[in-house]
Amino acid sequence: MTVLEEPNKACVPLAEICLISGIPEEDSGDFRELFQMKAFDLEQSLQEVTERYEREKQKRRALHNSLIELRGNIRVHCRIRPSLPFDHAAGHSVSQDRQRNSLENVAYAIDDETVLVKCSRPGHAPINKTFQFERVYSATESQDTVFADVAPLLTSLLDGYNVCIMAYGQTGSGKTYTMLGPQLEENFAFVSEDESELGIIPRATQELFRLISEKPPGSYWVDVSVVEVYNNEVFDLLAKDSCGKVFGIKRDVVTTREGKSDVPLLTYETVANASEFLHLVIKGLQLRIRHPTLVHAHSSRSHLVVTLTITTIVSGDNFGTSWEDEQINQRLNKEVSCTCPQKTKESKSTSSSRASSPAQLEAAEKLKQVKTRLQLVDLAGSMSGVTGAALRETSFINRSLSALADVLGAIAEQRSHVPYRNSKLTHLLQDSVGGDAKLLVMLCISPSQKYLTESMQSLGFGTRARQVQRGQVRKRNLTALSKTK
Ligand SMILES: Nc1ncnc2c1ncn2[C@@H]1O[C@H](COP(=O)(O)OP(=O)(O)OP(=O)(O)O)[C@@H](O)[C@H]1O
Repeated sequence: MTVLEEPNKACVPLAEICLISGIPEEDSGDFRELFQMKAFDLEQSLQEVTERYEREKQKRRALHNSLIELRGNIRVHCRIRPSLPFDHAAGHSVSQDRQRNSLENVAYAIDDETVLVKCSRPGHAPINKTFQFERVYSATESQDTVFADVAPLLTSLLDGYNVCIMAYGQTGSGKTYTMLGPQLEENFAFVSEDESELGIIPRATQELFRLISEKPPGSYWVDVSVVEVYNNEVFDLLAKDSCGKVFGIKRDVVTTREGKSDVPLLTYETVANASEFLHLVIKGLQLRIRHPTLVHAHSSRSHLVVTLTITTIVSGDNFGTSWEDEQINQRLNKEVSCTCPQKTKESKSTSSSRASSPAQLEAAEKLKQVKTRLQLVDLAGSMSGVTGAALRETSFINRSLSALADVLGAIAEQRSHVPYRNSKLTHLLQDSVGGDAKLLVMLCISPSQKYLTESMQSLGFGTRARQVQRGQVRKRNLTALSKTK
């Protein structure tokens, strides 16, 4: 249907156009036909241009992604959450006028790559600032849409890349919602009835196990660890007491001889499917520190790091031809025996019991294990204006977040020393942030004027993160398995 045919459109009636243009009434039928044809042509060419634009945009995105991979850039997506009832809660000593202003929305997604922020200060002319990211989500965009952009990273994981997805933003900006889903009151169950509300962590695990189910059986297994960093201490949220009850045990972060970060004695649990994983994570999350803040009632006051380690069995024939690959193999095999002794023992005994002939024995010896890692991080929210008991907690959070910014700054400037060890958070995430992982930062932003300073800080962090070039992201060699797909 063309614009002219639409009955309720507020447009100038055709009779009036004829009158204005001096077209005799008897010719108005021809004129209508001509006009409709023209409108139809215009609509068609508009559609063609739109389609061409979309195709070009896809191409540009694909090229941009390749460039990101070549330069080892950090991908940054930005999500602006909707206004929520707690945004309207009265501030302490704020006047009604200021309160009304503070509720105004000032952060918008003007397209799917640009955030516009209206900055206004009393006595100053308002300024509009724009920020570009790989992807920008408006307040109406769903968990489905957010995950659709993240899903390709999971394919990369099984192709041999390490992947890290990290939510960054001020308190109450939607990090936990984006990573886990809406928090239900009791027991920190985030699995709501409505699956469409699930966040990146449960979805990523479902997708990972779906991808694994398409591979040859027994060629992959998944181990999980859940860690929180609270007041600059690392706690193992899957550690169990002698009765098998989980409780957070303090752990250390160390640097291995190969220069990687490691958490000795960290608990790893092997999971066979997404529901086993969720069960474990929910148990661990019940221990996570949450307190009410000035912004909302269920604020996470610790950084959460959920790690899925995917071990792949690869035939040695086609694996690791270079010296570097060989070093990685040796290290990975050593790591597997440290972190998953049970599984390693199992796989060794199975292969030796099956390998009854020299040929079989040789084949079994050629099997190697390659590990890739998916790290899912829900950072604690930065905050200002805190006093009293929460001050210590908040200053630890703020310090660890500035340590993260310092690390990115040092990598960006290619300084010889990167201060990973200035905070447990950066030490723990060293291999994902500075190493060879595909890293996606999900910036979370509150839309209202009330949080303008914090939103600008987060947007600034995201902008700096995008500029970091870490060198080409390295892939573990999984040639043999890819061939058997
Ligand atoms: N996109 C969204 N749509 C609907 N509700 C949302 C959205 N983002 C956040 N919320 C809601 O806003 C509240 C605060 O969100 P959330 O707990 O995710 O914030 P946070 O950034 O993790 O905060 P903190 O750092 O304090 O833990 C929650 O009730 C959450 O359900």
